[in-house]
Amino acid sequence: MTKRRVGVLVMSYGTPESLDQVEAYYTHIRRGHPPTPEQLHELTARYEAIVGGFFPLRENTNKQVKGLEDTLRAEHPEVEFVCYQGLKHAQPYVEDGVEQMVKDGITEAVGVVLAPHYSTMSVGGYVKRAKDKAEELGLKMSFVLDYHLHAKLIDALSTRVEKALTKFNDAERSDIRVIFTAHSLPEKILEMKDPYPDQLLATSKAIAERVQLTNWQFGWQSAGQTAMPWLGPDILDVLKQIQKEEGVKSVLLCPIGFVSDHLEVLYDIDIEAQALAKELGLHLERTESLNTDPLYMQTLSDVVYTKWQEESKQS
Ligand SMILES: CC1=C(CCC(=O)O)c2cc3nc(cc4[nH]c(cc5[nH]c(cc1n2)c(C)c5CCC(=O)O)c(CCC(=O)O)c4C)C(CCC(=O)O)=C3C
Ligand SMILES: [Fe+2]
Repeated sequence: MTKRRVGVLVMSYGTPESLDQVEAYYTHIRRGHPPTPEQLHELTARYEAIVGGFFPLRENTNKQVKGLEDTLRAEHPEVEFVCYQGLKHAQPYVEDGVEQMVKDGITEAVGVVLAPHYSTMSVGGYVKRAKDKAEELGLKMSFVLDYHLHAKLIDALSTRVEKALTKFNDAERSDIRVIFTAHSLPEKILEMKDPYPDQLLATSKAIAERVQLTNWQFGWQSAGQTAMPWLGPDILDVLKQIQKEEGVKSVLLCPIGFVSDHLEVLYDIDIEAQALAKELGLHLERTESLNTDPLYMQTLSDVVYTKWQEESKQS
């Protein structure tokens, strides 16, 4: 008997593959409007600061996709899962991934995003683009929308928090403020009753319960520089406020909205927030990114397989 072949479209925001691709990438993010020279310089400088000419970011995503395919095949040898990438702002685009599946003769597929929390502006956008292309090409496709409370995800994140807490010395350990963070979004998502903020709080609470944290809060990071208001408080303001008004001296940042070492982690936290912490005399640490943690790979494998089974039963 031949194995059933199932396509898996693994979607993510996308990151340039080299410094000379930053302009095209930024232009795509800005819906075809090229950035001003200042904006381009600013973004390029952030990438330069973390990579120093070598670009590991796309490799992180490639490894996650390979890790998911290996995990799916190991856990479900009766099915031949084949993973494809679909990126929001870089090649291969979401539509390219769908097209490649169809070219390869795939007739059923599941889509999943490398971001655990659903927002109409992030995951919703990826899913819409994939759905439109799949419908156009007649590919049967279903989608995982979120997995922010999956037991293995909480397990992986809690372990990281526990590990990072050991970086503080005994005197500090009695009073460490843990701040869970995620990418800010324009405030207008609140009017749309977007589940993003609640899902992020739910993940934070689940980890806090597991690790028995009492001293924690949530903060937004990496907000865009636009005229419209973005969700706050921003973690940079939080750091200033808790140092000045609450006398906090030790902080652990846990970026639950990012599943691998992205610009927002390696620059916005490790360089920008770290510089501010130094200025404020704070001891700041952050949790390690999930990257290819087997527990994260199993989380993705689980949600993809479950979605595929649900879909198979209905038809
Ligand atoms: C919710 C959310 C996530 C998390 C969920 C998810 O992962 O989807 C996320 C992830 C990411 N965002 C990334 C990069 C960027 N995002 C930008 C701009 C924007 N992000 C937005 C939202 C999000 N972004 C929004 C509403 C904008 C405004 C323009 C727009 O509507 O799109 C800009 C422009 C300059 C700037 O504003 O800094 C850059 C360079 C990278 C890759 C970095 C790397 O290379 O490692 C990753 C993983
Ligand atoms: Fe972004």
